[in-house]
Amino acid sequence: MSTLASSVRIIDVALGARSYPVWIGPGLLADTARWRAMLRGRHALVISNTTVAPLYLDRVAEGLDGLHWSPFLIDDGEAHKTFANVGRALEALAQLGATRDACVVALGGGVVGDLAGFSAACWMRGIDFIQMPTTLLSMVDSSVGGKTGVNLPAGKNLVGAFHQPRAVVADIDTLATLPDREYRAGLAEVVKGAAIGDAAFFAWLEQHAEALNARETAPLIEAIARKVHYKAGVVARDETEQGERALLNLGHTFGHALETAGKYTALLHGEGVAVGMLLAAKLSERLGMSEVGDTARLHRLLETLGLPTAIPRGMDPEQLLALMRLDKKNLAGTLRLILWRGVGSAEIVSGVSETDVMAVLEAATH
Ligand SMILES: NC(=O)c1ccc[n+]([C@@H]2O[C@H](COP(=O)([O-])OP(=O)(O)OC[C@H]3O[C@@H](n4cnc5c(N)ncnc54)[C@H](O)[C@@H]3O)[C@@H](O)[C@H]2O)c1
Ligand SMILES: O=C(O)C(=O)C[C@@H](O)[C@H](O)[C@H](O)COP(=O)(O)O
Ligand SMILES: [Zn+2]
Repeated sequence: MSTLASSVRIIDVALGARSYPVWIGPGLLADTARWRAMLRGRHALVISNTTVAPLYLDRVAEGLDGLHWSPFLIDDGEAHKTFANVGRALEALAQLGATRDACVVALGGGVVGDLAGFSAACWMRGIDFIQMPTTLLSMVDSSVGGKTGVNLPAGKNLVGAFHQPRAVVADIDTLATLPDREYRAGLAEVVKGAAIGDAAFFAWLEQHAEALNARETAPLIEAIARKVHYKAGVVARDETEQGERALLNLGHTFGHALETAGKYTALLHGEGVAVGMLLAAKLSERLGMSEVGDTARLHRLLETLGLPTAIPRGMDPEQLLALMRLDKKNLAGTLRLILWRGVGSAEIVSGVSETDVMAVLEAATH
């Protein structure tokens, strides 16, 4: 599934006629011949934000030379992953005169990628898009698998569509400008993949944590490629989350509630996932599904990687539980959570008791 072509790792997301490559390596944005071949028509809308565009839009612009294209920039931050901005992106496509063979290019982190992908899914009922992730989190997670969408004030990702990209261009050179906190948030989604389904990878992360903290290139590429390879396999087996794919949500029912309660500013998505995974581990332990030792290993790894492990001060457990009731995995009005069987194994559990969830939230709140 993964090959080495010069210094670029290529992982295929195997979805039949809609299969696509994830290219991971240095210099990929400037390697315009590679990704330009994925554009079918004459129109392109590059969706980015006010932080990323000044850094990297030039490199993309070179590859679009001769096409009819324009940039569309949103303000920076999770609070801007909104319906209103999708509406504006669709207006920009209209202004461009984009036909059905147009392509949306998502240049940025997961916020840009989710919003751009959803805009592409909506325009004329679905046009091509290419992911150009520029954060670690978007390279290892959000650019792969075709989950697109936006937030509502009521909760995270409540509106969206499955819409796969044509290609993912993960240029690791862009990580040079990524702030430390954002980099660490990306590592949380790497840990998640290992915690759910790859015990050997989890042990590898424990051994290479300091190298990853130092952003050493070879271990970093290895970590990105292993996580993408794992996720690509899950997506190929269960594209629209009928079963196994829900495991990728470990820590997210708690995490999304924490993000929303913090008004999308207290915690980054990856930070919410880090705290959420630990809460899920504690709940699993309480339900007799996992061992104290596994929770301790997870806690230690997250701490070593500089990630938060506690609920931010002042959050209300009742409010968090109310937000968890709106999670998309829930069925028939009962909580359906991803719980942990220990390092390398997770399970979807229906009908989780709110009393147990509340006990874990209260124990972790101060
Ligand atoms: N679709 C999925 O499967 C999926 C998976 C995981 C997360 N998500 C979503 O992704 C979002 C989080 O993504 P994220 O962590 O990338 O956050 P983000 O998109 O907000 O980017 C993080 C910050 O880094 C900045 N930035 C991006 N690239 C940069 C660079 N190269 N140099 C300097 N600054 C840069 C951004 O402007 C932003 O301030 C959330 O909305 C989450 O729900 C989606
Ligand atoms: O790709 C998936 O499937 C995931 O669940 C990946 C998650 O890391 C990601 O945060 C995703 O956006 C969550 O999706 P949601 O369905 O819980 O909104
Ligand atoms: Zn996530």
